[in-house]
This record gives sequence, C-alpha cells and structure tokens, in this order.
Amino acid sequence: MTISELNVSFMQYASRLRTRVVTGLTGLDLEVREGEVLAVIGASGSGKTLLAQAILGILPRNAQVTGEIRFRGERLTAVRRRRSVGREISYIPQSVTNLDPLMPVGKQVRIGLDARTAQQEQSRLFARYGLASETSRLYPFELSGGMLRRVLFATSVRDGVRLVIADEPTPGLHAEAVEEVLRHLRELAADGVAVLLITHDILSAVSVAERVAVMNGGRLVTVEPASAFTGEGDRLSHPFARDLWRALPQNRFSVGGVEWHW
Ligand SMILES: Nc1ncnc2c1ncn2[C@@H]1O[C@H](COP(=O)(O)OP(=O)(O)OP(=O)(O)O)[C@@H](O)[C@H]1O
Ligand code: NI
Repeated sequence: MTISELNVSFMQYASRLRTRVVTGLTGLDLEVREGEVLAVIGASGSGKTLLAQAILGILPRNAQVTGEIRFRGERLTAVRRRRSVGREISYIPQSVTNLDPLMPVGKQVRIGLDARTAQQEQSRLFARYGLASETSRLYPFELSGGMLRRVLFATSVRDGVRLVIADEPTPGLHAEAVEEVLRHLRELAADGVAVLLITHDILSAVSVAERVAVMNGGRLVTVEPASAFTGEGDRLSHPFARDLWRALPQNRFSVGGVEWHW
C-alpha cells in the first residue's frame, strides 16, 4: 500500500458565523510493503489513528481528505474499500469493546464467513490463535484480556488478507500477552501480509518491525530501520528519532527538546 500527499483537516465551528480549519495530517507519504511490519509511533495526538482511519475510510464526518492511497496497484476508492475492508484489508481495533458483549465469541468469529464452511474456518482460526474449542460458547466477559485479544485477531484476520492495520493492540496486556500479539503480527508478515502497527510502545515497535515511522504533529517526521534503534541511537538518521530513543528511561540519556507522553 502506498500513501501519497495525504492531508486530513477538520472543519470546526468557531462561532455561529465563522468556521476554522484544524489540521490533522499534513503531506504524508508512506509505503507499507507486503511481508513487512511497519510500525508507526508518535505521541498522543500526533495523527496515528487518523492515518489508520484514512486508509480504512472511517474518518470522522467533519474530516476533509486529499491525497492518494493505492492498494495493490489500484486507487483505494470508496468502491474498492467496500470490496476490501474486512477481507483483503483487516483492521484490528484498539479496543476489545468492538466485540459484542451479548454474543458468544465463537459466533462473533463466524460473522461474515461463508455459512457452509464457517464452523470449519472457525476451528482453524481458533487453532491458529491458541483458543480452546470450549471457548467458543463463552461470552467476552468470561475471557481474560489476552484471550479477548486473540478473539479480536480471529474476528479480524481472514483468509486472503493482504494488509493488516492494528491500532494499539497491546495496552493493558501483561508482557507475555504482548509478546503473543507481536508474534501473530510477525507471522502475518511472514505469510506475505503488509502489517501496519500503530503503537505508543517504541520497544515493541523496534522488536517486531522492519521499519519504524515516527509521527509528530500530524506529519511523518522520518522512517527509520528498526535496527537503527540501538545503543545511543547514532545510526538514526533524524534527530527527532534520536531524541525519542535517548529519552527512553532504559537508555538513561538526558535530552532536551522532546517531550514524550506515554
Ligand atoms: N473529529 C475531529 N475533529 C477535530 N479534530 C480531530 C478529530 N479527530 C481527531 N482530531 C485531531 O486530530 C489529531 C490526531 O488525532 P489521532 O487520534 O490521530 O491521534 P493519535 O496519534 O492516534 O493519538 P493517541 O496516541 O492518543 O491515540 C488530534 O489532535 C485530534 O484532536
Ligand atoms: Ni490513536
């Protein structure tokens, strides 16, 4: 998927007679290649979720978009999106509240599947994401955070998927469950899927991605190879990325300039 010159702005009513334009994303160019995990990091409000929403065509109603998004050689138009989202393009939302609290999880995984093969496909997905078959009958409130995350994967990732967008899939999970989510994303990439991982967690980003895109104030500041986030960050090409890296508590460097909200 290739994004060129993507701009998102919002019309807001400043008063009864005046509107003003609030900028969301500015001049964003980005490519996510098949077979790679590309992580997008940046402080709260830097535009990460807007990027995901723009690709998926689910921006807030007051948003105005310009620019071009191409997916597998074709322009990602509204028509193409209707065909692709939920099939070739899958979205793993940030919140498990996207699951229906009143429906057993197995039934939720079968939504959108061909009725004749749904049961079989569900078994395959449950096996892939390490869910016991008994789990099928349970309701979301009966599952742990890590299990819910696996169910979200099973409901989002379908056969034939080419692009996966995961928006903050790990907050609130303990270390082992985080590892598991990252491992699933890596496996998808190994299967040739393009994976876009949005996260606050720079260490997760660096551990799972080939490349790390750094956003600030609605702009893409730099795209760095994950391997450059090492030592004192001398291999990072952009000073903003270097400052972020050095500001991590683990790295114990004192820096000025960048304020990083976790
Ligand atoms: N409907 C809207 N109207 C006006 N501004 C909006 C709207 N939706 C988002 N914004 C603004 O766009 C900016 C980027 O928001 P976005 O949700 O992409 O941030 P983010 O990087 O995902 O942050 P977080 O890490 O907290 O999820 C924010 O400043 C936000 O206030
Ligand atoms: Ni967000």
